[in-house]
Amino acid sequence: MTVTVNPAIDLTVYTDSLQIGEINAVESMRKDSGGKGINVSKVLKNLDVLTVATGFLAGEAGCWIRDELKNKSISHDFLETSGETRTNVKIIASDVETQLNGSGPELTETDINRLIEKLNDLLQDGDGLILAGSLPKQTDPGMYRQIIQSLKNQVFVAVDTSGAALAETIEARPHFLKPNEEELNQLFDTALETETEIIDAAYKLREKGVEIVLISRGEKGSIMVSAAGTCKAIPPVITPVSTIGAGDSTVAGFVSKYLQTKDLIRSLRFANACGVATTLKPGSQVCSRIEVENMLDQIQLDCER
Ligand SMILES: Nc1ncnc2c1ncn2[C@@H]1O[C@H](COP(=O)(O)OP(=O)(O)OP(=O)(O)O)[C@@H](O)[C@H]1O
Ligand SMILES: O=P(O)(O)OC[C@@]1(O)O[C@H](CO)[C@@H](O)[C@@H]1O
Repeated sequence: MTVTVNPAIDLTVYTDSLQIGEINAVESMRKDSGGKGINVSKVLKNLDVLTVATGFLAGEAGCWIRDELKNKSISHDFLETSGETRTNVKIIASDVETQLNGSGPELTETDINRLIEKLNDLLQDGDGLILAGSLPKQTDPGMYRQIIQSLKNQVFVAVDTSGAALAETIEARPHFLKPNEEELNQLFDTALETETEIIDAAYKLREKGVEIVLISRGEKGSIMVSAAGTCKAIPPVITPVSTIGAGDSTVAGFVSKYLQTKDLIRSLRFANACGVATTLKPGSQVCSRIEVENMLDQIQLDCER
């Protein structure tokens, strides 16, 4: 199951150049249902992995997302909440991405309890749960921690979030975390510059009880620290069309492959193939199974125990 507590309509605008304070011509524009968990669900659907997307939707934007998920045949079971689901504007000007992300409608303690009840109704022993994305402003940063600690069944928990929510989540010892470099820097309140510093930080998270730490690093690929030691995945040099959803594709790829095979290194390769394949798609569109399969051989691995 994927959980997106703060989904978004992603409005991606392509322009030749972006001059702040001027009128800029739009080349093309696209509108997608977004939010990290929803993107993960889209990838899982493309990979033929059964999943249900849940979380909260509100207002007209929420209805639009629900319709879009229905049209794309993505199984979903969202809770309705008050306010309006956010719209996030992504501007791609001469290959440089600028994002304007909304904060989303506030969630109350009652909302959190409704979600916990739904998760406990739907999740079975051995299932995977992916909690992905930021929490709306003014929502308890301990929400993911609270959800994980309230799970009744034996579920593999993966989390991709940032800021205070990430810091609090670690206390609940999720099985899998995928911070990017910026999120890791924020978490450790420092600029981790060398690979050694990044790897040391990942080991600190392992010491706190996170089984698998996968740090995504954009064009530099990713580093995984787990029971298999330290493993680097290096992607091919490509020209991305849009990197939106690359991290979500990485999460979807890792969790689906790991739950099928329990093979950490194979899952890392597959995760990176998903991430790279998504960077070659416009807007918030995500990789297809065939695109991922074609990418697998191009991911180099460098592992040491
Ligand atoms: N420019 C790129 N070239 C090659 N591979 C890339 C590039 N950008 C992303 N990737 C692949 O996608 C993975 C995830 O990307 P990234 O680290 O940018 O995730 P993220 O910051 O979580 O993204 P988002 O939040 O937009 O989903 C990388 O580990 C890498 O495998
Ligand atoms: O504010 P968050 O939840 O961190 O990020 C939201 C978001 O940028 O993430 C997805 C790409 O990963 C987009 O679909 C969405 O707009």
